[in-house]
Amino acid sequence: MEDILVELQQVTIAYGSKPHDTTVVHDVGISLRKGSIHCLVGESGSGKSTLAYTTAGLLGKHAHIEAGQLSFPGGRALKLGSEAHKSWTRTKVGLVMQDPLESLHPLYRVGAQMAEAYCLADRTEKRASALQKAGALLRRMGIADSDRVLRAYPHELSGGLRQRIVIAIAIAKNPDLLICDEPTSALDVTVQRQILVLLRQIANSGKTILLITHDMGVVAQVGDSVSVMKNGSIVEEQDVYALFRSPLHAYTQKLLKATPRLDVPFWKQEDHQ
Ligand SMILES: Nc1ncnc2c1ncn2[C@@H]1O[C@H](COP(=O)(O)OP(=O)(O)OP(=O)(O)O)[C@@H](O)[C@H]1O
Repeated sequence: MEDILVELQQVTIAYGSKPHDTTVVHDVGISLRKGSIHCLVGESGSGKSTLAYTTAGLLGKHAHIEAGQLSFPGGRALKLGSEAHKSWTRTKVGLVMQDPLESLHPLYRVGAQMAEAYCLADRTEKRASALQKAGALLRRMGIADSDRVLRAYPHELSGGLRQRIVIAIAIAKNPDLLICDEPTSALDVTVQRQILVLLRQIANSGKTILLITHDMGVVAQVGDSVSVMKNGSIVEEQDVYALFRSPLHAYTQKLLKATPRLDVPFWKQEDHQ
């Protein structure tokens, strides 16, 4: 229990209003370990984003939380959707979405947006020192020409660099939990790898990552543990190695069958699994 950051328990979420509402997340529980990457996989519409955004304290206005709590080691628990939960997310949770252009303001330089993140996290922070911290963070992330990047507008940067900036902004407030919703789906394969390496470094530095993806290849590359979601329920939760070695649920087996392999020609892959 000591290495658990937080547990999501009995989460049930619906869209619409009663009696015509539709439950899209049913009694879901997930344990998130400190310093690890927990992947949430499943087909489109299975409820991954709804669960992730609820955890991040951002729920669409047509959604309502029917039940659920966040439980911390030592017995503290926060009811999902409560003010205490929202206040926890403001300081302890960072969010990275699929399209970095949606997260970045097009009219402000990267430096200003990063500095703002530091100043929001610490109201006593001065802008000049926030900018210095932003530059130092970019260099730690392997971005050597940090001065140029800080002066740039988002549209002047590549997609991969923009996503790294979004991740930098998310971790500027030093959150315990980073929730990443398909952070590599909009990027080409070589850039995807850079982002996954960065996420691994962030987890190794002690942060917990909840990574939403529909790509079992991403799970294999960076995941430590994984929950498989289908029709709003978790059908299987395992360590990544165990899941790939012996998937228990028929749906997980199907997901793995759909993952391309290099050792078998694709037209024969069904026969070889
Ligand atoms: N604002 C909304 N109003 C009504 N239903 C919604 C709304 N947003 C999502 N849904 C429904 O909730 C279900 C879960 O959607 P959600 O986006 O959480 O799934 P997902 O697994 O993240 O899918 P994807 O991978 O395509 O993003 C789907 O049936 C979807 O149609």
